Amino acid sequence: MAWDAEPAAASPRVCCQLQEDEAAAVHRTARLRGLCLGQLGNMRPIQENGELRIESRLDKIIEPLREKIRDLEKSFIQKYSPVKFLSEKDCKRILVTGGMGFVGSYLMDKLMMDGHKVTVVDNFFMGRKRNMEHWIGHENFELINHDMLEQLSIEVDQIYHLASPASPPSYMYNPFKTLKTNTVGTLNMLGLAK
Ligand SMILES: O=c1ccn([C@@H]2O[C@H](COP(=O)(O)OP(=O)(O)O[C@H]3OC[C@@H](O)[C@H](O)[C@H]3O)[C@@H](O)[C@H]2O)c(=O)[nH]1
Repeated sequence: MAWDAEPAAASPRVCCQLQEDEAAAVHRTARLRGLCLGQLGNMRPIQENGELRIESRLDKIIEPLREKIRDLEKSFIQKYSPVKFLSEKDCKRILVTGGMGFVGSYLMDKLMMDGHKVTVVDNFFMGRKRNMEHWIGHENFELINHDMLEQLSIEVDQIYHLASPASPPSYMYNPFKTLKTNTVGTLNMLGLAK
């Protein structure tokens, strides 16, 4: 047959065969559907019971966890010491270097409770996390891990420069670094204060 020849009309025998095949397919599909529906019908009560049992068991496990999360959220909200509200004019942005240390952490607490916005800069050399962790997440508080020997670019109204390895063991740990922190670090802070 030429490639562009019209397809021959289907003979009555072929048509009949096609109709039989179609009828058989429809019948098979209907049987399958019936079977599936029947099985689903049989399974539903078992499945529903199963789901109910699982759900009630999950609830028993999840409920205490939900309770714990609620408690944690409450303690998280309540954990800050009360801070004064200051008007925009009175509220200062204050930088405390070495604010994780002994002196700096007391100063930071006072400034925070007075209602100022406090940025602590510390290289975590000697400072203790527990000195400031009670302010983490507070909207007026910011902690920056920074070495005083590097330039710092920040806009503040006041600076308290307390970053220095002050206690004798840390002072002597690396004397050159100590000298540089006390000189170059202080110069950097003076540059920021200009
Ligand atoms: O280069 C540095 C060196 C130090 N620091 C930080 O500066 C802070 C210094 O705090 P320290 O507690 O060591 O020193 P402080 O001056 O606050 O208190 C110190 O002097 C008074 C004594 O009574 C205290 O016992 C002693 O710790 C630390 O948080 C340290 O990590 C820097 O950020 N950069």
